[in-house]
Amino acid sequence: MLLFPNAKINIGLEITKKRNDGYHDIDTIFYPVDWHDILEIVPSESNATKLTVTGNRVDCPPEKNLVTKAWHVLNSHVPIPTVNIYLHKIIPDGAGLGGGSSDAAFTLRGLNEMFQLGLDQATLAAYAAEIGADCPFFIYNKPMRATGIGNIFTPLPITLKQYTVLIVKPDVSVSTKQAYQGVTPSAPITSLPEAVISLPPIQWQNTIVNKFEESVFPQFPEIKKLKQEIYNAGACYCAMSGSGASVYGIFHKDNADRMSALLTQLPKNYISHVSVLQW
Ligand SMILES: C[C@@](CO)(OP(=O)(O)O)[C@H](O)COP(=O)(O)OP(=O)(O)OC[C@H]1O[C@@H](n2ccc(N)nc2=O)[C@H](O)[C@@H]1O
Ligand SMILES: Nc1ncnc2c1ncn2[C@@H]1O[C@H](COP(=O)(O)OP(=O)(O)O)[C@@H](O)[C@H]1O
Repeated sequence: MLLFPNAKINIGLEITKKRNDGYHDIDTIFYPVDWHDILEIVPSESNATKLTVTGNRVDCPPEKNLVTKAWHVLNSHVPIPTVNIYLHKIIPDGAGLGGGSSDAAFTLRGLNEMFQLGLDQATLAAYAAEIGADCPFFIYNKPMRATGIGNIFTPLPITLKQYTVLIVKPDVSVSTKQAYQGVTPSAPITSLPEAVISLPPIQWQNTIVNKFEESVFPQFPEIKKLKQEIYNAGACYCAMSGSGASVYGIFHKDNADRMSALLTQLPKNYISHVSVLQW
């Protein structure tokens, strides 16, 4: 079985409260984008599940990979046969794009289908929550407002199909845990879903904020500079995704030439992707 786990971007990210369990309550909009890893799951004759990773380097061994964790989490609820899994990493990690979480969620989805377990989305999302806060989103994988620790969802009727979204990952990685530690939670100034639904992206700049930028930009000035460069190239709206380090720009399609010019000027060790959106 071949699967293509996709990345997400966060449109706005408020951090409203530090909880007693060490996690934070957030308010954000998850938006799926078409930057994909490649995941293959095949039946195994062996008595152990094995993961082989190729492509971009992942800074943890296969047994700690979230894909392996997904197999174990599912197997702890519903015993399943062992499998061989091949993961080709394309989505950069430490990027705020949720690549690892998506790989894990697609593993749950793939195993559910492969072994005809008949688990519904709510059950898969509950298992995904045992893997990581971002993980349940990728079970649903459509534009959603997320609250709680990022696991309480309301579908959002928005589309960016008429725009082009550029995502750039500079040559730095941000630890999600450390990024949360650097933030002082505060009440949101505006209602995020209302603003996103009622205003066009050109009017989001001073209204829809990613709270992590406050703490991450002073530590990584190159991310702040990149955001300014994307605005200078004509983006309607630009922000860091999640806890960083990637930055995305939403461009009118008629500004595609300026966006392409920016791509040729970026440092060679920056990774970029131009998305064709499904939503
Ligand atoms: C910041 C966000 C925004 O979408 O995404 P990324 O930038 O990582 O993609 C998410 O909240 C990241 O979710 P995820 O990366 O799955 O987090 P986890 O692995 O569960 O947690 C990593 C660490 O982040 C902190 N954490 C995570 C989520 C949350 N709501 N509050 C937290 O304080 C905790 O310290 C935790 O130990
Ligand atoms: N399949 C995977 N892909 C990427 N990273 C993984 C994976 N499994 C475990 N990880 C670990 O999770 C960390 C965060 O990965 P990821 O979710 O892709 O980034 P982010 O939290 O920035 O969205 C990585 O630094 C890596 O150590």
